[in-house]
Amino acid sequence: MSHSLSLSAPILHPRALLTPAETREMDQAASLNIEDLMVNAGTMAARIIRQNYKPLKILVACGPGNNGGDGLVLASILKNQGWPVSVTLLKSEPSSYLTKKMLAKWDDPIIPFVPEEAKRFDLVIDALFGAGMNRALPHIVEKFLEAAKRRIAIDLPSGVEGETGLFMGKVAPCEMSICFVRPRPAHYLSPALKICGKIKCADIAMPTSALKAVSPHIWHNDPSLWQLPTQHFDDHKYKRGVVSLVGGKDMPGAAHLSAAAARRVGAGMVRIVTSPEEAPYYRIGSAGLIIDDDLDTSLEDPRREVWICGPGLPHQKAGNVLKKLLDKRKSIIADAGALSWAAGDLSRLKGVKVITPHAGEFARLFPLGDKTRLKAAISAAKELDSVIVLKGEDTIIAAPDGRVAINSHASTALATAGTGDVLTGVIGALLSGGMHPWEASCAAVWIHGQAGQMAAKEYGGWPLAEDVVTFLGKSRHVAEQKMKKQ
Ligand SMILES: NC(=O)C1=CN([C@@H]2O[C@H](COP(=O)(O)OP(=O)(O)OC[C@H]3O[C@@H](n4cnc5c(N)ncnc54)[C@H](OP(=O)(O)O)[C@@H]3O)[C@@H](O)[C@H]2O)[C@H](O)CC1
Ligand SMILES: [K+]
Repeated sequence: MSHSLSLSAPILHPRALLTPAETREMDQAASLNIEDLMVNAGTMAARIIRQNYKPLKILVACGPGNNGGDGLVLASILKNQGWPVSVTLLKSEPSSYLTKKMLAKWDDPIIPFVPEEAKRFDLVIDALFGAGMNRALPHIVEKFLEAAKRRIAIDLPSGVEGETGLFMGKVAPCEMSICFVRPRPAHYLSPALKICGKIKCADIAMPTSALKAVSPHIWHNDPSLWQLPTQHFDDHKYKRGVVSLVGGKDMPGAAHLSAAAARRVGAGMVRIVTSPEEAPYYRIGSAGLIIDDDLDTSLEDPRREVWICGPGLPHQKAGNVLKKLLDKRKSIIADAGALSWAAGDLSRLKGVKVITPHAGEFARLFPLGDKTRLKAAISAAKELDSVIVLKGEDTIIAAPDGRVAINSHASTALATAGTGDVLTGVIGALLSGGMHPWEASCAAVWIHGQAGQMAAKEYGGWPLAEDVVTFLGKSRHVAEQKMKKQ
């Protein structure tokens, strides 16, 4: 088992995401350089705007804190370069001393902070609130930003809570969010991910000592987070990994999809266990798939460590199977029927390695209460002591040790029945290849997303779950190429 990422990584991983609290810790550690950092932030934001836009009439809306200071620096730079730039202030007297200092350098008239003014400009830069936003968005800010024709955010669109991606008021969509050092979880979490626009993250020369002061626990899912097993000259089917599934009577398609996915993504052997009555029907499947007709005998084989339990199984049957698998201490991925069986009694899942609920299944297992999806997934992983793959447009992969990856590498084309079974099969294959459950789950979600994108391209945006399966090998290859480039 390999861990390529640890909570105590000595430097900030390129895919780490920083919460507002972690940003504050980092800023405190860099307090001697904070003015330079603000100048760098404003300079980099101005550079990104120049790279992406032709001169246009810009209004920079500055808040009372350092987010506003970044805005004032970028306004001065663009103005010095001949761009038609104006500044408006939410509060005439900023609360941050640095922002006051940057304001003192701005000698053009200040535009009144009213929606009518926002309307007059081609583009409004939202430098109102960033990491320091701590309560609901004032009504006047909502009205002002809503009135703008186009918007760019510095750090985050004002009103977006940086850790959870929730809205603290009516938030207007931006076409770009320019952030510094590392993005925030909110940039990739629903609902914020839909309104952040293009995410541009700038290096602001944060001192190494400050980078070392934070220990992030959230990452943007990407091949730099995990290490896929490579092919070796002495590989054989058992070394590559064996995946076993239990297939039921009414929905054999689900087990077939999981099995096909596990085979296509590289498992050495995949076997579906069913009953003597059903086995003949299952055998009319792919030639390379092995069908067994007795669970108890199959469980005795020590080479069959990884088991998928749930796809296509009614909940009572899934429960009976799960009990046996847990008894034999198998490495289990529980999905679908197995999750329904445990609804209301989480102890039934104790001992599984990975669960893959969608939002509805998750809510039946772990009542959300006032927790956000992110926090709920983190605490669920700790409570169950298993990896939680909370599926959605922003799939969250949480480990019991507190590590979390957020996946945005997916496609709306995956929103069809059967793609969940495909994902479960991919996790099974990677787990059987020797990966750590969290890394296997992160890699599987990414490879599944990549295959979804490739299948969508091939089939005009409307692929079937079966089409996603056919792209899994190529998609794994894309991940391997990306891993090599790191
Ligand atoms: N490391 C980095 O990435 C750097 C980022 N920089 C920029 O700094 C901001 C964070 O600056 P900070 O001053 O901590 O916070 P904000 O500018 O977001 O806002 C704080 C002020 O806003 C008031 N506030 C907060 N919420 C509201 C609200 N809903 N309504 C009204 N006022 C609000 C808050 O007031 P208090 O009453 O709570 O004190 C503050 O006055 C980061 O986002 C980056 O843009 C640095 O420039 C460089 C390093
Ligand atoms: K902002």
